[in-house]
Amino acid sequence: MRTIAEFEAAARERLEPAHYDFFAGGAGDERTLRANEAAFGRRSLVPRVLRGNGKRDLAVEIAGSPLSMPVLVSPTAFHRLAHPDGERATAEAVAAAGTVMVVSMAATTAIEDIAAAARAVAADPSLWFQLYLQPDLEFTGSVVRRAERAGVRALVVTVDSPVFGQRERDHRNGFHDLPPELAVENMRDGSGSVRDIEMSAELSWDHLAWLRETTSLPLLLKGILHPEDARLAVAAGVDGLVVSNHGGRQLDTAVSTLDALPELAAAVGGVIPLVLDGGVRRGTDVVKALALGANAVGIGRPVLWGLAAAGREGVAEVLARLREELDHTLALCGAGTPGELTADLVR
Ligand SMILES: Cc1cc2nc3c(=O)[nH]c(=O)nc-3n(C[C@H](O)[C@H](O)[C@H](O)COP(=O)(O)O)c2cc1C
Ligand SMILES: O=C(O)C(=O)c1ccccc1
Repeated sequence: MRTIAEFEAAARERLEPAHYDFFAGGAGDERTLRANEAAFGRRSLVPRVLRGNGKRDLAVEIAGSPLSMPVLVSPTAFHRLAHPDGERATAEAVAAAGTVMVVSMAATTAIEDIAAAARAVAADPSLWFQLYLQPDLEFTGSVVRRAERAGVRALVVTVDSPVFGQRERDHRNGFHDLPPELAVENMRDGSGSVRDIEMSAELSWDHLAWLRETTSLPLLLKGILHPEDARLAVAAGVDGLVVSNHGGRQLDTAVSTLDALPELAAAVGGVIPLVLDGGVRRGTDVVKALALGANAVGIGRPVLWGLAAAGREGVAEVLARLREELDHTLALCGAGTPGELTADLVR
């Protein structure tokens, strides 16, 4: 299997249909889900020639973490629904590839076990932890302490989910919860019982100020689409943004991330890094996002397809193919590093 589309087809054959739909689906009419990929399709590259870039270097640094390429793994829930090895397999593949895995708060493996798996394959792996701020701030604080102790390098606070998106495939399939043998292991409280992840529309910048006080880890906000929110995030002392519409799973008809990107890049003016996710499936997509102002991209579903199709090896293969495609695209565009990609290369 070479392309992400081929991995998706293989995953679809292996997965329970309701689980495939949970991974693949989006909110409402899935307009935003489609718009993310379509936005890359609407843009063309205008390559430069004779630039003398024989050796390319894909490495970047984001919020203090080194990445071997400007592609990280966005947080996705329930990896053990995709493959019995779950998040451990993902962590091994991502650590071996030298990039960042953002562990979902809804992971089906404890953060300590994910960290141990990553450390078994790389000396100094970078794991970030994604957080839904819980209305019970004391409990939120205990989850943050636990992630810190496990050695995570940054926190990614998802802010696009004041309520859970309406995913009609899940309603139709009656898929609402994990099977009883799986649990969201990072939501265990002191007594060992597992709490539900609560979405809260009460959250405000005050809660973020509380979090900023309670941890010295770099903080990124995930789910920013409005340039004014990007400015407020900078003012709040945030260390990076993930330009995201949650892969089209929250607000349907929300703007595609690539369309939102140029205004966000202008709003932050390079003061903090931008990671874009949503619809990245090819090396050419990565190049377009970087040229239009992202410092890196995130991939969500492609990792789940690799995992479901072939476990750790499948995730490794998805990352290797994207790396190869990205390197090849840089060469064809006349660029030697991600930093050389500028907006004039995109129409
Ligand atoms: C099955 C699935 C589960 C997800 N779970 C989470 C999550 O737990 N936390 C979160 O912040 N985002 C979650 N996301 C959103 C991803 O982090 C990311 O924004 C999105 O998948 C990117 O789009 P892509 O799948 O087109 O690459 C999830 C996405 C999918 C597809
Ligand atoms: O499915 C999702 O997109 C997601 O973010 C999530 C969050 C909590 C539990 C399960 C899924």
